[in-house]
Order: sequence, then C-alpha cells, then structure tokens
Amino acid sequence: MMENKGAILILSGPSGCGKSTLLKNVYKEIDEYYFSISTTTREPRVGEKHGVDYLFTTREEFQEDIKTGNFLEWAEVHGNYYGTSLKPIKKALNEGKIVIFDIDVQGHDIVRKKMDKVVTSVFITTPSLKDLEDRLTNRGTDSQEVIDRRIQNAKSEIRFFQKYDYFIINDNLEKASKELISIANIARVKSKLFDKDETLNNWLS
Ligand SMILES: Nc1ncnc2c1ncn2[C@@H]1O[C@H](COP(=O)(O)OP(=O)(O)OP(=O)(O)O)[C@@H](O)[C@H]1O
Ligand SMILES: Nc1nc2c(ncn2[C@@H]2O[C@H](COP(=O)(O)O)[C@@H](O)[C@H]2O)c(=O)[nH]1
Repeated sequence: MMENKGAILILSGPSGCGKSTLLKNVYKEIDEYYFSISTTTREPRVGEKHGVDYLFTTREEFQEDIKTGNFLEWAEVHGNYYGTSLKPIKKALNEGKIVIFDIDVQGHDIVRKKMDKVVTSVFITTPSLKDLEDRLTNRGTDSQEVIDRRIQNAKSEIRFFQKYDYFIINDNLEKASKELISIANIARVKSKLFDKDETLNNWLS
C-alpha cells in the first residue's frame, strides 16, 4: 500500500503579489485539490473567516501546538506566527489530493527538506517593488506600518526565488492564472510517480 498518493503544490511570494487572488481564480480548474488552512496568531482582516481563510489562535496556543509537534512547519512572518498542521495534510495526501500551500519562504525550505519528492513549488511576484506597494495600499487591509514592514521583508524574500521550481510574474491575472494551472498539472503528474511501484507489482504478480 502506498503511503502517499497525492502531491504538494507550494505557492510563495511577497505579501500582496496576488497569491490568494490567483488561487481563487484557478481553483475550478484544479481537480481533487485540498487547500491547507494555516493557523496564525495574526488578527483577522475584515471579511476573513475562522476555518476558511485561517485558523486564528493566540500566541500561547500556537506555542503549545509547537511543543506538541502538531505542525509540519511553522515560522514567524511579518511579526506573527503561521503554521501548517500535519494531520490534515497527511490525510489529504493519502486521499490522493493535490495539497496547496500558501506559505512563506521559510516554510518552503522546511517542507522541501521534509517532503522533497512530493513537492512542486512556485514563487510569485509583481513586476516591481513599486507595483507591490501599490497593491498592498490598494488592498486597503493593512496599516501603513504593516505595509512598510511587508515591503521591507519583500526585499529579502525575493532573493529566495531561485530555490523554487517555477517563477510567475503576476502582471496580468489571466496570463498568470494560466501559468499556475500548468504548474498544478505538473504537480498532478508528479503524484503519479508514486504509482510506479504499484504498476510494477501489478505487472510482475
Ligand atoms: N495581476 C494583478 N493585477 C493587479 N492587481 C492584482 C493582481 N493580482 C492581485 N491583485 C490585487 O493585489 C492585491 C493583493 O493580492 P492578494 O491579497 O491576493 O495577495 P497575497 O499575495 O495573497 O497577499 P498576502 O501574502 O498578504 O496574503 C489585491 O487587492 C488583489 O486584488
Ligand atoms: N511558513 C508559513 N507561512 C505562512 C503560512 N500561512 C501563511 N503564510 C505566509 O504568511 C504571509 C503573510 O500572510 P497574510 O495572510 O498575513 O498576508 C504570506 O506570505 C503567507 O504566504 C504558514 O502556515 N506557514
């Protein structure tokens, strides 16, 4: 019996580059996916729902989850904690799903190390830092202080893009969506690699 039948698709990129927007645009084109809902200590934004966008929690509870070993990965990003719970990921992988992560560059490093064989990753960005700043400002969800911090962090995050399998410049939503769908299809093909042993067994038995 195969342990993993699914595959992982990681999206990273500076805050405001358009990861959530792109994902919402392409979900209907991806079969059998599971979006990994992260746990965070960040305050919910207007319109965000617990259990849909994030699992919102306190710093104390988050630290308890770290101690218990509940996270596949976790990181401090822009001054808040974010983490991926291991249990639902295992379940979705065993069900053969494409598990989609929207996580930062630190999280990508950890998941790569732990689950390299099943990971396909894509770094998403805007054409320029100015575009990023405009998007964060126009989104209207964060204070100027939070935006400034995210812009500062974007300058370091951009250096990580070479660690990723693919790179998308989200200048045009339609074009970027098509590129993301192609990458999701590649992740799907990767999941088929785990059928190799089973196929061989079927042939030889
Ligand atoms: N191709 C695009 N052209 C113009 N605006 C865009 C494009 N893609 C996304 N946006 C806008 O940019 C803003 C930021 O997008 P979004 O919230 O999806 O970013 P994000 O990468 O998920 O951010 P975070 O990491 O903070 O969650 C939104 O207001 C969105 O409507
Ligand atoms: N390492 C992880 N990073 C995560 C996770 N969930 C989200 N993120 C990243 O945090 C920033 C900020 O998100 P925001 O919703 O506050 O704008 C963003 O880059 C996400 O990719 C996680 O579980 N682990």
